[in-house]
Amino acid sequence: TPIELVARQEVHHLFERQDIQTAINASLPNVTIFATGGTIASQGSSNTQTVGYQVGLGVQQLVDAVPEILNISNIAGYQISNVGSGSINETISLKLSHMIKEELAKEEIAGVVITHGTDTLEETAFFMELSVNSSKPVVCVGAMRPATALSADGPLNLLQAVTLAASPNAMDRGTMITLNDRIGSAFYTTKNNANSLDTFFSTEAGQLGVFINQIPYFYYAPADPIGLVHFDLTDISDLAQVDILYAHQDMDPALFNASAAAGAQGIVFAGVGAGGMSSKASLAAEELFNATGIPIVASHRSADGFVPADDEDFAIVSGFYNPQKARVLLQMALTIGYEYEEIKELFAKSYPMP
Ligand SMILES: NC(=O)C[C@H](N)C(=O)O
Repeated sequence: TPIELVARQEVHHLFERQDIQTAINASLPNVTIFATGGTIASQGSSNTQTVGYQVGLGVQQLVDAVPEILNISNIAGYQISNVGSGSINETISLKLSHMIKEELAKEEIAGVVITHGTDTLEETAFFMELSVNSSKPVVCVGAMRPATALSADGPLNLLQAVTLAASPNAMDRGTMITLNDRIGSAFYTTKNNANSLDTFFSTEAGQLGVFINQIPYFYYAPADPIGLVHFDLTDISDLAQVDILYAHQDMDPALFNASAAAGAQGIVFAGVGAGGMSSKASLAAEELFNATGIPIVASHRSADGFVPADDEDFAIVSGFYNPQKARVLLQMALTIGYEYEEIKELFAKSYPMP
């Protein structure tokens, strides 16, 4: 699938490295920004417009809005796409993962920042968490107000993201999400509110630290989340198709077969409560699993929670993974060739039995 670009795309250097400033300061660390679009790169027609704005600012303009960034780090940028994050697809995620791996392998690079729409930022962040595997920081950042708005949050968020990516304290913490002064682990952070500035929410385990006066303070020494695995996607150019089905009262059981018929190799359902469905939908899912072996993962539609193991059930339980993160994990596992039992173990790793 070709990468979708919006009409107002102004950057012609897609995948081409751009030096953002002319003078390089040898005493500063080097950070590379991978810009993908989102509200942080958007403009409205007035300074009070905070819905219905257009994506279009390039990576150079994002940095130009916060020249203070250049006191912290030398910056280079890649314009990977310039889209709302609902349009981020596997071509973009894979390209990002490959390019970030290459970038972090360079000795002179301290860390990288991904600017991204907040709607699906957690999916890209989790994708990087599973596939980059570097001790250097990968920091995902977005904004809830467009660049043209009064009190736009993008510039300070970007300054903090670059600060974090350049910070030695941020080493060995995997991929992080920073927004509105908070630093969260990509493993645990999720978008919590469609509109509010303070939208990123981490479970108790996932809040890593906070910015005070633009300095990142961490609560813990670096540690891997339980269940974290890494996939080597170096030679991968396509990912397995995994669909998410949303459970609700009177859920149509035909959705499971329809999904499989449309090519899904795995299905995650955002279950009611802790991974539930109506009995008719559950029966359809089980019949599909028995007929095809397509792994079906039970997650939850509530913003947070845990789906506990049930050995009697055909469905693989998601444990702490929300549906969108369970989907990324299942996509990678299927792409690498994991079988049903291995997939089950993979999900179970995140909730080791006491
Ligand atoms: N706040 C945002 O970035 C939302 C935007 N619709 C996006 O690209 O995800």
